[in-house]
Amino acid sequence: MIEFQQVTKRYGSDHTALKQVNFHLDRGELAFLTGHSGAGKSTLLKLIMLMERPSAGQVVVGGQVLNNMPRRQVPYIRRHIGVVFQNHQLLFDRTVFDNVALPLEVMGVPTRDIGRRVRAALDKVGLLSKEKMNPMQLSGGEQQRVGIARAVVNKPPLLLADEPTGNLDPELSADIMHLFEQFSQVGVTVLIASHDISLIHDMGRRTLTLEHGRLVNGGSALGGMAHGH
Ligand SMILES: Nc1ncnc2c1ncn2[C@@H]1O[C@H](COP(=O)(O)OP(=O)(O)OP(=O)(O)O)[C@@H](O)[C@H]1O
Repeated sequence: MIEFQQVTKRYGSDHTALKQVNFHLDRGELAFLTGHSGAGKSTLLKLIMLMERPSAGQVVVGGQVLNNMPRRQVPYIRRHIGVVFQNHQLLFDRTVFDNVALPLEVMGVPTRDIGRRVRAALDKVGLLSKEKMNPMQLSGGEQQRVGIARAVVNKPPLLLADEPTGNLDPELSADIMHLFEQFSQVGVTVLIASHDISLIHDMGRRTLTLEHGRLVNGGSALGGMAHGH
C-alpha cells in the first residue's frame, strides 16, 4: 500500500530531512512511526499526502508512483487517505454530524447518502448518540474520535495519524489505538506517528524509527521486500 524506495527529502540546499528511506507497508498493516523531534516524521507523512515531493527516490502509494503526479490529480489521490491530527481540527461552529459530513460534501456525495455514511462512521467510533452536539461540548477523547470518524467517513484504504493521542491520558489513548486496530483488521493500512514510547511498546506492533532522517529500525534493505516485523 505504501512503498518508499531510497527516498531523500531536502529542504533548501543544506537541510536533509529524510535520507535514503526504504520501507514497505502492506494492505491492512498497522505500524508506528517514531523518532526524536525533528527526526523527519511529519516530512515522511507529508510525502505520502503529497504535501511535499521527494528530492530523490520514489514514493508509491496504492500502486501509484507519486513523484510526478500532476497537481490537478492531487485532490483525487488525497481522497484515498484519511488523516487524523493531534489537535483534530474540528469546526466548533458546526455539529458533530456536520463535521463528519464535511469530506463527503466536498466530494459531492448526494445528500441522501450522506446521513447514512456519517452515522455509520459515528457508530464505529461510539458517538452515534452525540451527532447533534457541538464538538465543544465533548471531552478531548470524544473530540479525537469525531476526528477519526471524519477521517474514515469516505472509507479510505489508508489512514495516517500524526500524534493522535498527544493530548490524551493513557486510558483514552488505548481506546483510540483500539479503534485504529479495528480499522486495520478490515484492511485499512494505518501509519501512526507518535512520541509515546510506552504506548508504542504496549501495542507490540511494527515500529519505524527515524533518527536524523535515517530509518534505523523497521524498514527494509531495498525496495521493501524483507520488511522487519
Ligand atoms: N518546510 C520546511 N522547510 C525547511 N525545513 C523544514 C521544513 N519542514 C521541516 N523542516 C525541517 O526538517 C526536519 C524534520 O522535520 P519534521 O517536521 O519532519 O520532524 P518531526 O520528526 O516530525 O518532528 P516533530 O516530532 O518535532 O514534529 C527538521 O529539522 C525541520 O526543521
